[in-house]
Amino acid sequence: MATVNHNLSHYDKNTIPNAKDFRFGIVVSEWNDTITNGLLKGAIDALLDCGALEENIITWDVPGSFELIYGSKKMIQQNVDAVIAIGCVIQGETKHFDFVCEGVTQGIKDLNVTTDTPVIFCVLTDNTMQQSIDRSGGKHGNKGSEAGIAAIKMAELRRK
Ligand SMILES: Nc1c(NC[C@H](O)[C@H](O)[C@H](O)CO)[nH]c(=O)[nH]c1=O
Ligand SMILES: CC(=O)[C@@H](O)COP(=O)(O)O
Repeated sequence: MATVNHNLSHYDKNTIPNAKDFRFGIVVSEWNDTITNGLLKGAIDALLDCGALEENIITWDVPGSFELIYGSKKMIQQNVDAVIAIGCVIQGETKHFDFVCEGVTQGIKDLNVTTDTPVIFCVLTDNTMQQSIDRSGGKHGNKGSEAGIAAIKMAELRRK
C-alpha cells in the first residue's frame, strides 16, 4: 500500500505494548532539519503516548543521513531496547541521492543483522521537499510516529 493510501500517524493503542519499561535511542540527521525535527517530534509523541518515559529517550544529532549508521551503532552501546534512525534525503542534481540512500539503507540493515538491538529505518527518500513535508506531519501523517510505534513493537519482540 502506498503512503498516499495509508496515514503514517494512524495506530491503535490497543495493539501496542506499554513502553514504560523500554529505553529508546533516537539518532537524527541535521540535513533538512525542518523535516527531521518534525519526524523527531512525531516519534517522541508516539513513544510518550504509548507509555514511554522522557528520561528513557536519548536523542543525538549527526550531520547527515549517511552518519546515521555510525550514530546508531554508538547508540546501541547505550543499552537501549531500540534505536530510531531519522533522516531526510531529497533528490538533487546528481546521483549522490542514490548513493546516500543505498548506503544508509544497507548500513541500517547491517546493524539489524549484526546486533541484537532493532534499528528502525525512519529515513525519508523523497523526490521533492513537498513530499517530505507531506510525510513529516503533513497530509500523509508523520513517518516519525510510524517509527516510534515500530520501535515499541520491536523492543517487545527483542525480549521474547
Ligand atoms: N543530500 C543529503 C545528504 N547528504 C549528506 C550525507 O548524508 C553525508 O552527511 C555526507 O555525504 C558526508 O558523509 N544527507 C541527508 O541526510 N539528506 C540529503 O538530502
Ligand atoms: C541527496 C544529496 O546528497 C543531494 O541532495 C545533494 O544534491 P546534489 O545531488 O545536487 O549535489
